Amino acid sequence: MQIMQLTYPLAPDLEFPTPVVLAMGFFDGVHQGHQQVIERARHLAAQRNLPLAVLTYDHHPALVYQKLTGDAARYLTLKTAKYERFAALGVDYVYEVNYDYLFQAQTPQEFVDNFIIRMQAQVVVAGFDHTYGEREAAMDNLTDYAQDRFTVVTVPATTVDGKKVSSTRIRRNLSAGHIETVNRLLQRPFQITGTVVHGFARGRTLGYPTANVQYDDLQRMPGLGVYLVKMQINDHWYPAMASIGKNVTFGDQNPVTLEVHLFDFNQNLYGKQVAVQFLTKTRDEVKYQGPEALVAQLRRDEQEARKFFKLERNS
Ligand SMILES: Cc1cc2nc3c(=O)[nH]c(=O)nc-3n(C[C@H](O)[C@H](O)[C@H](O)COP(=O)(O)O)c2cc1C
Ligand SMILES: Nc1ncnc2c1ncn2[C@@H]1O[C@H](COP(=O)(O)OP(=O)(O)O)[C@@H](O)[C@H]1O
Repeated sequence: MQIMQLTYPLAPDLEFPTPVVLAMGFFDGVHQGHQQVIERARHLAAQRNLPLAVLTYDHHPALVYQKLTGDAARYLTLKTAKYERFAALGVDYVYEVNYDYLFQAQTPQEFVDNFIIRMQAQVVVAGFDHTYGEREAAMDNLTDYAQDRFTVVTVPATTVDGKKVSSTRIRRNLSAGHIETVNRLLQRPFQITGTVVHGFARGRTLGYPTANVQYDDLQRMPGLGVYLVKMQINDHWYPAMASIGKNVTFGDQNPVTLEVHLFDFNQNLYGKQVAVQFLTKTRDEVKYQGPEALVAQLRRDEQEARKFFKLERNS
């Protein structure tokens, strides 16, 4: 898969490599609905013997209109993860446009002429609620702007439990710790990546060493609480229990950290690049009277986790 980074206005002599079928969207999360759009585009590309391109943006479009802080600025899938999903769905080209003030100020017709036509799109595929250009034109009008130069295919809403699948719905469920719902809407486990860094070296004294996973500040995370997860180290996935929390038993001012205790495992992980998949939330974070009460709870957490993963106790 080839990635082309583009800024508006495109250089007059910039040439796109080939006619394509073009799927358009921001695709945060690459959820079931997004997958339907890209798969539809892939089938059309195969029928016409054309490569499949995705036109997407380098950051959230809303960033141009307003100050985004906290979770509003964060993503379900960071760029690398998003592009990995695209590649897995058979995308040949990613046309990543820098979404800036001037780009969004184009009229819908200008956007079509400056981008879709320049990209030699033969067919343009997008979800039913996709918009483009400064007047936020709808898919219904795209055929008018196309002026017979390409075909428009609009993919209807994908629904789960009678409700539209959307990035907003997934974000809401993620914050609420409804991981099973998130994973159903994504059609895969919610996953983040990071680096194992040092904490306060307290975990080992409790009998529960925890890998502190430092993740990107722009990564959206599940709400605070205790989770059953799998952690990937060197291509192997290990069952584990994790806490996203402020270690409230040990003070009121701690930052939020992701800490992962792996079962039947004893290796130095500092500096390791890891991935963490979230499977279910088991409880909220609790402030205990002291380390003994926390350890007693961690033992119960471990029992529950071992049952979930069908792991024998080996010590
Ligand atoms: C499964 C799990 C559940 C946890 N639950 C709590 C909790 O309810 N309350 C709390 O204060 N800390 C909780 N912790 C975090 C521990 O306080 C933390 O792992 C310990 O302080 C070690 O910190 P360190 O890695 O900085 O050494 C939990 C950790 C894990 C792995
Ligand atoms: N079963 C395990 N689960 C998680 N980390 C482990 C495990 N066994 C050993 N480790 C190592 O121990 C470290 C965590 O120990 P801990 O005392 O919690 O220190 P820190 O506060 O630096 O995280 C991990 O980063 C990893 O290198």
